[in-house]
Amino acid sequence: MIHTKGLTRSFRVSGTTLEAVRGLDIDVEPGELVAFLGPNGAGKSTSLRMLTTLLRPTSGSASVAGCDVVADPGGVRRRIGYVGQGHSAADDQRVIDELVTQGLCHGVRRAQARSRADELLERLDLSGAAKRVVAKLSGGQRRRLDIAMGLIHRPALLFLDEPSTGLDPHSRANLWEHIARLRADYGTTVFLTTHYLDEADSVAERVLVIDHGAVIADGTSSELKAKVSGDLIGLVTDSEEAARRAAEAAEGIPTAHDFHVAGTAVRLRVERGDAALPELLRTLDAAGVALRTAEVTRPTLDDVFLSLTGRSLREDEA
Ligand SMILES: Nc1ncnc2c1ncn2[C@@H]1O[C@H](COP(=O)(O)OP(=O)(O)OP(=O)(O)O)[C@@H](O)[C@H]1O
Repeated sequence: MIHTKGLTRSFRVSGTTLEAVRGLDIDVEPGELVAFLGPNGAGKSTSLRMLTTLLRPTSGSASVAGCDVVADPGGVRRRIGYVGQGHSAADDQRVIDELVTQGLCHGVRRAQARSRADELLERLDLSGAAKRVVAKLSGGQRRRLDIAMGLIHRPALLFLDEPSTGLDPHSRANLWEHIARLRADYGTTVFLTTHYLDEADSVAERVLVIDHGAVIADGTSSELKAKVSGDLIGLVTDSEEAARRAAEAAEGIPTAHDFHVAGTAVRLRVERGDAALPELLRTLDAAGVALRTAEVTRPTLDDVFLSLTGRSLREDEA
């Protein structure tokens, strides 16, 4: 559905060349839900704008929904839906009119545009808002209307650029439920960008991590997390002396590594936290080290990003 080879885009900024996207090689198969995850400025929007024919690549090639983005941009546009970061509906128009007009712009006949609009409004829980003026919708309703506008011509592939940014947690969860239902109903391939770690983790079947214009990891969330070297065990003791002794004693645990002592706390990594913790507790007990708390944490996508780049994605999270 999406195949790129060496896709690159540079910009001239104050006399120098900025490589916003550097040699992107990606393959997305029909029906996949793929999240493009990366910090601000990583190159997500620039990539999306090339894939949706809004921006011409500097070099490389991209085939989207079977059409080349440079040789046949019209073909790409007919086959995809694109929901950008801004809103697509005009404030002073009625919801149903905006949807039907969008359908007409895509060459859908009026009667069909009307029936598809009714169906999408129902699927997106907007039927009650059909005759309301767009400006009167809530943030979540407005975002769902954007998605309806992106689907009115029944594209095989839907691009969503930061679809949930600016929504409260309840509206975000609700939006994802709707997107999941639309996929189940229409089999649409979805390619989205996000910088919300939890969202990429829970929603996407596959995550492409992008940094400085290049994909640095590609896989399911579990696959990516499995590459981080193990679970984190955090111990809190009564004193700095006890923390040092705890770290020394823990060195005897097979697979334990990356020891870090800070004040009364100790952190270490092990291959499997659930298996190592009982043995660690017995070892510390035998060494006479009293613990206040012990906690096992599974790796997160942020740990994945941290292990790949040495930086935390959370620093950039909105
Ligand atoms: N039209 C442009 N002219 C000059 N530089 C640009 C232009 N568009 C993007 N850039 C630069 O290219 C880099 C990548 O930007 P891009 O918007 O693709 O990142 P992003 O990952 O989508 O970030 P965000 O999450 O903030 O939207 C940034 O350094 C940005 O400043």
